[in-house]
Amino acid sequence: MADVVPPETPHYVPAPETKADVDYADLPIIDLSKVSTPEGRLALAQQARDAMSNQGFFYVINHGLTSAQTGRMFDIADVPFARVSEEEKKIYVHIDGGVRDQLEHYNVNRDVRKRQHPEPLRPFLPEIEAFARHNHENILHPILRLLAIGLELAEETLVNLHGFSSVGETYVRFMNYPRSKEEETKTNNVWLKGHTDFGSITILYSQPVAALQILTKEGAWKWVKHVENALVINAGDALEFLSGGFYRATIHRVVQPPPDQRTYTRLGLFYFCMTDDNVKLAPLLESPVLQRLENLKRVDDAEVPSMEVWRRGRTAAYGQSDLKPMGNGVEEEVINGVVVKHYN
Ligand SMILES: O=C(O)CCC(=O)C(=O)O
Ligand SMILES: [Fe+2]
Repeated sequence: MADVVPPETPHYVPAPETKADVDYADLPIIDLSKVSTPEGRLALAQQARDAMSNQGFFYVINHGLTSAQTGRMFDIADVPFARVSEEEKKIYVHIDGGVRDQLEHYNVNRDVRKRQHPEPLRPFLPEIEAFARHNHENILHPILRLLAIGLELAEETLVNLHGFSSVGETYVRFMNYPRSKEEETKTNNVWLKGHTDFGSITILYSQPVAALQILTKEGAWKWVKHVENALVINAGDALEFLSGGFYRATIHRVVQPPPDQRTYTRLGLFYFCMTDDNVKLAPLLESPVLQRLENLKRVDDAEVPSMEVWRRGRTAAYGQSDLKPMGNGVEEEVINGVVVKHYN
C-alpha cells in the first residue's frame, strides 16, 4: 500500500481453524464488488437491511484488500504487543486487567499523527494511514450507502455524518488477549463480556480463533465462524439511535476458544467507526421506514446525546461494578500520552 519499500516485520502466523463442532450463527455474506452497478447495489441494500435489522451482523467479501494485504496488516497489528518494550507498553498500550475483561489493545486514530506512537510502530504509520483511508472510503462509506438505501433515505445521508477528515474518533484497533489459566477460572472463561459497540459500524477482520459470539433475538449465544479474508460487520449504538432501533446494536462477547485453539494467540484487527463527534444521535425521522416503524426507539429531544457525549459516557462507564452490558469503551485511555487505566 505504501509507495516506498515497506519496512520489515516478522510475519504473524494465524492459528489453524478449529475443528470443533460449535453452534455457528447464520450470517449473510455481502459481496461488496457488486456495489458498482445499480442493480447490484439494490440487491445488496436489501441484504444489508435484513441482516442489520435481524442479526445486526453480516460478512463482507471482496472488500478491496487481497489476502496478502490483509496478512500484512495483521503483521503490523502484532507490533504493539510483540515488539514494543514493557517500558513503552506502560505508556502506550492499554491493558485491562482484573475481573472484568483481560485484553490489550492499541488504537490508532485515522489521523495517524493525532497522537504519538511507540517507536517500533512508527515506520508503519504510512501503511496504517492507507489502511484507515481504505476502510473509511471503500468499505465504511459503501456500507453506509447500502444502509441509507435500506432506510429509503438519500444514498449519502449516513456518509455525510462520517467524514474522513471530520472531528471524531473513528480508529484502527489492534487487539490481543493474553490469558493465564488462573484468569480463565476467575472470569468464567469469558474474555470480553457481553456488550454492544458504541459507534455506528464496527469492521472486524475475520481471524481463525473462534471466540466471538453474538446473542440472537431468541437469547442464544452463537459463534461467529471465520471466513478467510472476510470482514465481520456489525452495528453499534450510534446506528441503532439514528435508525430508531431499526438497525440493531447486537450484544456480543468473546469467550475462551475451543480446546484445539487454546495455545494460539488471538490477534484482532478492526476499524471502529463512529459518526462525527458533533452528530446528534436522534432518529432520522425523514426516513419512511422509520415513519412506518411500530416501535420506534427514541429518547426525549433534550436528552439526545451527540456522538462525542455518548462515546465519552460509554468510556467512563466501562469497568464500573454493575453488570449491565457495557462496551469496550476504552479507546480514550491514552490522551496526549497520558494513560488512564480502568482496573475493575
Ligand atoms: O475480539 C473480537 O472478536 C471482538 C472484540 C469486540 O467485540 C470489541 O472489541 O468490541
Ligand atoms: Fe464489540
